[in-house]
Amino acid sequence: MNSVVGSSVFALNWRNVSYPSSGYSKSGKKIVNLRPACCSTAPQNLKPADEFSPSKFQGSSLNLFTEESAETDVLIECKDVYKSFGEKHILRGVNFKLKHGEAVGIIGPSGTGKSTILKIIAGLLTPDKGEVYIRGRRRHGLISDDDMSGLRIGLVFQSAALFDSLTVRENVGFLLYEHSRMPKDKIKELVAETLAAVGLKEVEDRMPSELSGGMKKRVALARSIIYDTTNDTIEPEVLLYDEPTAGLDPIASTVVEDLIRSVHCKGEDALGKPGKIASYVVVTHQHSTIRRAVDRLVFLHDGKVVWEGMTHEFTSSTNPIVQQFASGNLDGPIRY
Ligand SMILES: Nc1ncnc2c1ncn2[C@@H]1O[C@H](COP(=O)(O)OP(=O)(O)OP(=O)(O)O)[C@@H](O)[C@H]1O
Repeated sequence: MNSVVGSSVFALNWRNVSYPSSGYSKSGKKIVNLRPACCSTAPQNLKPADEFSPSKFQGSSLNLFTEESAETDVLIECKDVYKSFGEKHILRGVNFKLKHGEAVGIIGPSGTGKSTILKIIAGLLTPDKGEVYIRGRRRHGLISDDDMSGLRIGLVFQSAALFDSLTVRENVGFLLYEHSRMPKDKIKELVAETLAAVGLKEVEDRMPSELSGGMKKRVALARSIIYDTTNDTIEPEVLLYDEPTAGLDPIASTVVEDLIRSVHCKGEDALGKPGKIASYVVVTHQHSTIRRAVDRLVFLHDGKVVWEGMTHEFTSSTNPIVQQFASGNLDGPIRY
């Protein structure tokens, strides 16, 4: 996956993407976040799965997100989305929905546009054609402060994208220092608490260069889940993870996969508190991440969604594209 984001672009967009300036509509009306009773607390300390099997959280997902689910459960919808870069036609009519409470993986061959669709959802890229709806409201152009619909969307970059010249504390608390009225000592406390929630202690004064790759990813996760606790309108809602386990060893991957689960509303963080992320999308290549961190999969190939299913259906799918991808076979419809 390409990580096209530099620090300055990241800072600008991350502010807008992760921390909408309000939870209010243009007219100033307060938008009440949907809180269906699906966010039950799930058991922690998942054991590594040996095969693609439904996660312990999945039962509730299956029951809740059937076709009969109310349309009000839909947080994000991509409708016939097209995107080209010059002569390269990457997305050619992508359709899918993300519902409240869902943990969805976007998978597919390299270069098929997984990162691109994530950036379009986050508002960092505009589609050439087609629409993206956020809670039923069409997103026009790039995301901006007055284009918010009460849904906070955070993007966790593949590279972690920490500011090299800032300490871990300054990185994690960046937006609160810059854009909230919280007192500095309160932010310091909250940063320590949020780092502890992702299993990091006493690293606040370190520079990013002093951290391992896995620790950087955890710091990036902490930065995306921290929020102004004095303002109850900007709770985190949806997190988009771009290859969160790329480049990590298998054990470090497991740690990050479990963290992704733990900050979800169906999980518990390292401090035993329920997570705050209503739904999330993970773009990944890694089988361990597919089976451990998500419940449902969306398979992109040749610019379109060619298969959708629950994680446990992945290896038994009769779709030849999915079969080839799952087995890593050189023979099949996917050509390199
Ligand atoms: N800003 C851009 N300008 C030009 N081409 C781009 C840009 N962003 C992405 N691309 C191209 O679009 C294609 C899809 O890229 P994208 O990163 O979305 O794929 P991906 O499915 O995430 O790939 P991978 O699995 O290898 O990470 C690639 O060929 C890439 O080079």
